Amino acid sequence: MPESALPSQARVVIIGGGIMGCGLAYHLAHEGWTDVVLLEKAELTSGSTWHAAGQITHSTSSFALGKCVGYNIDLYSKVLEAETGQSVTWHGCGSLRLAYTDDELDWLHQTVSVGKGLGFPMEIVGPERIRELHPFYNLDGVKAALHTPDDGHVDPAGAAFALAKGARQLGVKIVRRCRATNVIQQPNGEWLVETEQGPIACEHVVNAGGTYARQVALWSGYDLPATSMTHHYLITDTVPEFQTLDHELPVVRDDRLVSGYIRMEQKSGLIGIYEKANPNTVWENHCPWEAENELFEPNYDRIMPWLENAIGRMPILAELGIKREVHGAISHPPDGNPLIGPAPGLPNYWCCCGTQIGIGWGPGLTRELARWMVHGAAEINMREFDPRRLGPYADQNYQITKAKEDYLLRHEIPFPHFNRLAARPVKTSALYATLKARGAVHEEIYGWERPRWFAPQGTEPVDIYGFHRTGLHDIVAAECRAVRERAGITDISSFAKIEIAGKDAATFLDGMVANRLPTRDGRIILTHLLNDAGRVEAEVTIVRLAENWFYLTCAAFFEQRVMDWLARHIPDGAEVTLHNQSAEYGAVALQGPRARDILAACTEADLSNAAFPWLSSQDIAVAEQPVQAMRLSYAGELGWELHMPMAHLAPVYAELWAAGERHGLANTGSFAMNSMRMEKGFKGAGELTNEVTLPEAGVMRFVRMDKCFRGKTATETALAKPLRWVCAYLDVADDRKSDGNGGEAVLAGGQQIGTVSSIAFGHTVGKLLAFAYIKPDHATPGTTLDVMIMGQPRRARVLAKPAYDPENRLPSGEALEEVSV
Ligand SMILES: NCCCC(=O)O
Repeated sequence: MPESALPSQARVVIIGGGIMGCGLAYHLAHEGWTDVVLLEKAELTSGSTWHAAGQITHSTSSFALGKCVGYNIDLYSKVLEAETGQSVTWHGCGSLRLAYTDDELDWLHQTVSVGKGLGFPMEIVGPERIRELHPFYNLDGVKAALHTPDDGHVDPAGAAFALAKGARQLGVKIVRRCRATNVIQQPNGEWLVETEQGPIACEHVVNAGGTYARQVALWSGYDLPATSMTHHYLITDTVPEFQTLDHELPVVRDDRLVSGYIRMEQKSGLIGIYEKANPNTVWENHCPWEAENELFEPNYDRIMPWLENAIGRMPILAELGIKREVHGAISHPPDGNPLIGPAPGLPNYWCCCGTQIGIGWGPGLTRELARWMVHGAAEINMREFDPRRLGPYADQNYQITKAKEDYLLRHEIPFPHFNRLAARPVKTSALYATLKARGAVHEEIYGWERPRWFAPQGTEPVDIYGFHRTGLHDIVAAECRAVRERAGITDISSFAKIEIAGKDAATFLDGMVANRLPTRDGRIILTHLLNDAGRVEAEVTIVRLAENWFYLTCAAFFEQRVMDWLARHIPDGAEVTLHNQSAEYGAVALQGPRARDILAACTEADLSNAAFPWLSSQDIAVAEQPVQAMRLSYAGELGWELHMPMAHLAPVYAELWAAGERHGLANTGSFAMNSMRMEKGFKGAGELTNEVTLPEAGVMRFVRMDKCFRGKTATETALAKPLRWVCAYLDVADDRKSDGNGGEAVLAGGQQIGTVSSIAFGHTVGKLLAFAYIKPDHATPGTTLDVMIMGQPRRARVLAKPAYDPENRLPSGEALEEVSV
């Protein structure tokens, strides 16, 4: 068959021949799948890849993205050209990210804390050193810079061609000038990709359509959340001062004044700008199929203030003409992170798109996607990238508004817990207005508005940002104190809530979870769904309502993921129905030593330990409304989660609030909840990820190895071998200034031995507490280690037991089994 001929069948069809499609083809082939066809409607790279500026930097405070970036720099600078013979034109010029303010400097320190854990060469340098590295940059007002000497840039087309060539060499078929016209799921589960050259059937279809990805996804009924934004960079005429330079200057990222980057392009200057006002979307409804190597007229009005600043910073560019104007379309998802992983609700339909920094991020992301497709699990935590983090609430209006917001934030400081406010609210519980009126500051989780903290009287309910402790510290402390000493009520309506029923429901569900299902009605378990690699798909709580009737709850983020995972594994012919009740049901958590007194004032039910034990659930009436009361507490207190149809939530809350007033009931948010679960040693979404097995996570007490369950073989294998890492619980020295942010390096004797997965101040115990995945040799309780916080090593000690209530005895004296929910 000629190279250009389209086969009728392939294991994988990739739609789109940019850096993402080519990267995936290359990595699938390297992982052993070579029956792969890549379709490109025009020429490879002719969408967005060809006009990329092509830079890549180690400067990221995302640990997961950092892993990809580190891989990419090695690939571009050392591997790809040697392997394929195709030049990628690597320029290893390094980068400088400038800081003008204390907050910007803090950001750089945080980046170093993460980068150290990834082994990245990076240091913070002062103006003198910056001047040595870049004598042409006006440093007025610059405090320092992050110098990342191994950064660089590539020829974007060369990089994509090299990946394509590497893929071809291993047997992948690349068909150019062949436009996909439809993607249809067949009754047998296969996909049929219709093209200009005829149909091709495949087991897996991948949408690597770049700016076309949304319209490609719409063929299959998926409103893929991404919008094309246009971005400018300009190339000047030759710079006389560069003519005699014998080396290339580092790329400068000046977030404050330029909102972009300035570098050398051969002997010219290159200035890229992410304007901080009036960002421009394009092709909102339709990206023209005939568009090919398309650029737009530059709009100098839009970028002028930052362009003027750029010239002010690099006066040697001031008198030069512009020889090339690049104003092209780039795909932005609502939160700025790429869409890498399964499409929601569409088995074997994968997203490999939404990548605004395709050259910098792409190959590493596509390697992970290839691993996910071939082996059932990626090697890195894909939470930030999983397309199922965004649900159907992310309609086109939302997408556009959020993409603009993301564009505007591209060169803003990524403060910890930064709250993106555009296009909200989209999903609210019945308590939203009431809690807002009582000072709630909400955050968005899977579209839901969830209270994160409550502003006390006299405090403005507006987020307070900083890498160091802010006024929030004392506010959250007061919420924790309320729960530990009296009672707190928290709106947890964002939880995913799924009913599983049918005559085969128990058999099915028991085979899907690592713990044993409850054998009695009204009992609750905490358990984990595992993939075949034995890695964690999700942590869930399951209530047995009746013999073949279950109620599953989990963190909002997992809603679609769990629905898809369960749906996909229901055996043919089995009688199992899944009903996603997440939107129909609301819930509050009432917890603290007074929780029983408060709830008792609102119900006739017997709430005594004997009648209503820990990890049990009952249908009770509260405020005359039917409520499913589950005796659980993520704070490790006496407490109940009360689940009910959303319409009942407001009256139930009102009655609990009225009854709670004399007990000192407080509204509490997710920040307090996180602090309390950390001091109780309960693991959460940061610990239980697709990166780890249950033995590594240290949650084997929730596993029954004497039963069959999905992922058991891999769990046995994990148990039989030395563990790669284990989840350690750390007491980190408190400097009373900064509490970390996650992703920080953990060191032993100066050597990196792990990474922080969660870190928070435990207000009851007065300790800074962390979970970290570290090498097992260092995890013995009592071992001292260092955690890098704000660029400085901080002494830490491995703890054996929870910092709060280590013997699991509530203040009331009741025994509490260890649990996390
Ligand atoms: N236009 C993407 C450039 C990204 C960067 O190098 O900062």
